[in-house]
Amino acid sequence: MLSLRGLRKNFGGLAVTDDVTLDVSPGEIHAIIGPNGAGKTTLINEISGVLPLDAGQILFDGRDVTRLPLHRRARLGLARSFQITSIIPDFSALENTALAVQAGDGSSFRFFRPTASEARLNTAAMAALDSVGLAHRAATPAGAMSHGEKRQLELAIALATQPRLLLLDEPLAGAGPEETERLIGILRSFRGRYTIMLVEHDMQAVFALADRISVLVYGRLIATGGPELIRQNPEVRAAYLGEDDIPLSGAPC
Ligand SMILES: Nc1ncnc2c1ncn2[C@@H]1O[C@H](COP(=O)(O)OP(=O)(O)OP(=O)(O)O)[C@@H](O)[C@H]1O
Repeated sequence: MLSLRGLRKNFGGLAVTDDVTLDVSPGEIHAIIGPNGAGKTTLINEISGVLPLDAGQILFDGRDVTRLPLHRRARLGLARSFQITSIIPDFSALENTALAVQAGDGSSFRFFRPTASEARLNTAAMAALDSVGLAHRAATPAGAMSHGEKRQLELAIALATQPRLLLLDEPLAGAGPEETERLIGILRSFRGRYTIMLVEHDMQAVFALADRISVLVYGRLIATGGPELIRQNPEVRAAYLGEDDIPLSGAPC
């Protein structure tokens, strides 16, 4: 589904992406982990088209997208989750999601739309809200939602564009324990339906969710594999030494 070939990016003299080569298979949940400043967000930015590469190639479904701008990649189904800041607080959950459906259609925003087209947008938006367990909150203004619900809404907005690959940058950030559990359940329900690449600091969640994990350290990929393989990899453990982050045994959540 996604092939990264020798990606390189320097900021000043610093290599923040250092010859990263990686394949993401259709339907898998692939987590990128690594200590602070390892280059995880930079990598997501390169894949989504926010940041140009210094060298390397990105293939999406066999097609070279390396030089395509963000919106062209999004049109092909390579979607990056929107941040909470892009949610319009006075708009309902349904309206926020319908806007994303419309953007995914390639049609421009219009305040006055024919009723039939509005019904179609709303049906697609409701389906996305339903996928993240928010159908019952469709009419609620986004600004009145809890932090966890906003995170769910972010996912619905990303799904509304009918992505084939979802790039999620810290989808659990700021969520409390109960919210985290709910979000993990939602992401787990996506398994097999969507291909997901996610950056996440919550190691318990990563080890519970991911089919495969890639570990970045100083911009270099030091390991890729299933949770058990990563848990036991001495280089990975050394990279996390003192941080106590890698769960020692099977993840409980
Ligand atoms: N626009 C930029 N200009 C210069 N340096 C940058 C820029 N963006 C990121 N960096 C540097 O690149 C390195 C990688 O940053 P990045 O945010 O990708 O790491 P990260 O693994 O996502 O970190 P964290 O886990 O703390 O979110 C860091 O040293 C950071 O300071």
